[in-house]
Amino acid sequence: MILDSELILNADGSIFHLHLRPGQVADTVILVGDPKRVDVIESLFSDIEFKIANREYVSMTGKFKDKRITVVSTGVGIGNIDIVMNELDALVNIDFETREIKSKKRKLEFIRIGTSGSLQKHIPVNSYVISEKSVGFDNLLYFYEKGAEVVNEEFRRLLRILVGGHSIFLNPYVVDASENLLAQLKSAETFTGITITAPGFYVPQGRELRLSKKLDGINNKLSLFEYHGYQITNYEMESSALYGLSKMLGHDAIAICLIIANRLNKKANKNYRKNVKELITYVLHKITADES
Ligand SMILES: O=P(O)(O)O[C@H]1O[C@H](CO)[C@@H](O)[C@H]1O
Ligand SMILES: O=c1cc[nH]c(=O)[nH]1
Repeated sequence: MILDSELILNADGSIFHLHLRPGQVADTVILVGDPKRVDVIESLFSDIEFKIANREYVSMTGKFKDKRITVVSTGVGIGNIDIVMNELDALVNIDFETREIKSKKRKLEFIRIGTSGSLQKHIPVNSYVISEKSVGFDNLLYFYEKGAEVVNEEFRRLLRILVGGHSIFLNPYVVDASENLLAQLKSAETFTGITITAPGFYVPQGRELRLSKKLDGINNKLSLFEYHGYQITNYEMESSALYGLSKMLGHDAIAICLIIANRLNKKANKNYRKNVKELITYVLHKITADES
């Protein structure tokens, strides 16, 4: 039995941060960073069942074509992904009455729609990039007993050599996207590659305002790295944790991002909201291609 202090439920029976109750989560879950992106998706949905907001977490379930989909905003960073993934999994795989783990598990599909910075000159601003693999420059996965089991060990060792010797990069981890979701989203309109999930937006991604980075030329080094034909394509701040937690919990996950800055060409799109809506529409059509 999972105690009150570990699985905290609110007075109305909803889970601590998300304020959702069992039964409200669809098999397909879209995760977005910006809570306002939930409103954009709402405008494209029919049959909205509910919309609930607490802190940066805005959640909604509705339908696109005939497919029931839940949307949750995660805010920024891997700490939020740890909360959102554990709570969404608990909502479907723990009995809130008995506080026992269910014997029959539900498998969810997670699709993150985000924004990102490109690390390749040939991937310009406004491109769509799917993270075929995601590299965590945070340490989250190593807190979990099963963390090492879902990491691509050969790739991890190579990356450690690339960034190694620098205590700030403790131990990068590498996790693959769901092959099934990759096949659904990939097209001539998308790039695929390796995404670096950074534990910050500024110096951890090589951006210097008043504080300088410890490592010179890290972005160039990353952009030149290759592993079995894969290149490091982009930076964002959530996908490694999403992939790692999904694998450990038995769910499928993928991240697709709009490039809003090219770090090598020094270009940025500040008015990217229209392009994010187009990416959302792209994803919704791809994941409902079989629906009537
Ligand atoms: O557009 P979202 O989904 O928030 O994603 C990216 O944008 C935020 C930083 O501006 C980080 O969360 C990063 O991962
Ligand atoms: O450069 C960027 C752009 C969006 N999000 C990031 O994390 N980095």
